[in-house]
Amino acid sequence: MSQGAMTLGASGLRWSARGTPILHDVGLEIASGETFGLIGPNGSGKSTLMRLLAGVLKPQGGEVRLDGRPVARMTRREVAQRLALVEQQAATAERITARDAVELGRTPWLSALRPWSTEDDAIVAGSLEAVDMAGFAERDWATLSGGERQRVHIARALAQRPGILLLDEPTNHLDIHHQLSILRFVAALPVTTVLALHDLNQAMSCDRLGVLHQGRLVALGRPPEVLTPELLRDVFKVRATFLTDPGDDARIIRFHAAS
Ligand SMILES: Nc1ncnc2c1ncn2[C@@H]1O[C@H](COP(=O)(O)OP(=O)(O)OP(=O)(O)O)[C@@H](O)[C@H]1O
Repeated sequence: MSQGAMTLGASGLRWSARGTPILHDVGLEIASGETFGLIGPNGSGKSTLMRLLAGVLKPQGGEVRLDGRPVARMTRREVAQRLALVEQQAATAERITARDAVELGRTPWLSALRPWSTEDDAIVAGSLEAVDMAGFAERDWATLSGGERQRVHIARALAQRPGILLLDEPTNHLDIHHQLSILRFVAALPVTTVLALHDLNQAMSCDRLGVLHQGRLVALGRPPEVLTPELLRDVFKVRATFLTDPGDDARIIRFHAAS
């Protein structure tokens, strides 16, 4: 079982930690099937927003909606059947294999009336394949490298067959080949995807971008409209020049330290 792509909405989201405001009145409407990039400097609130969108954190103001339904009125199981989150430094119990870790992604779909089946085996195998980890299925989690663990976490989220996939810095730890193949694979999935990214050239290939700065959403739109020299200067504190790849006319940003 799985969900088709779903919409993800948020309005008036507020979050503070020990009296310090971290997110101020964040609102977003992400369309079904969209690949949405969340960018912003260190500490701007990206991971906090991802955790609020996933229902891991409860907002102190505002609400999150999946296909128009408030997450606050859904059970954990209902949310997990619709949305999967891969966190930046996701922890996993040590004494399990890579396959065991991916099998956990099937949990929201299992019940006494719907026990583990060959369909689940096929979904787990396909998810390991998608992240190029099929050859590591029997390996102990503890023996995997940082990039291999990241790919297994992504496979676990894929095995969940969500309508919405939230990936917090999914290319962290990955070599360049796996960065590009995972981004391309995720963009082609028939699901709604939100990616928190640091690489602004990778962010250029998203359908739309949202920019967080000091806990506020300061820009929202298509990548060329958002990633302007002015925004890169004011928010990211860099000077940017724009180049064109002669191979395919794609726009590339080169960054220089602001003087
Ligand atoms: N539980 C907490 N207690 C205190 N401060 C917190 C807590 N959680 C987050 N913060 C602070 O909130 C701000 C936003 O953190 P967050 O992890 O959301 O940023 P980010 O944009 O994901 O950063 P990075 O790019 O460095 O991963 C940071 O200044 C962080 O130190």
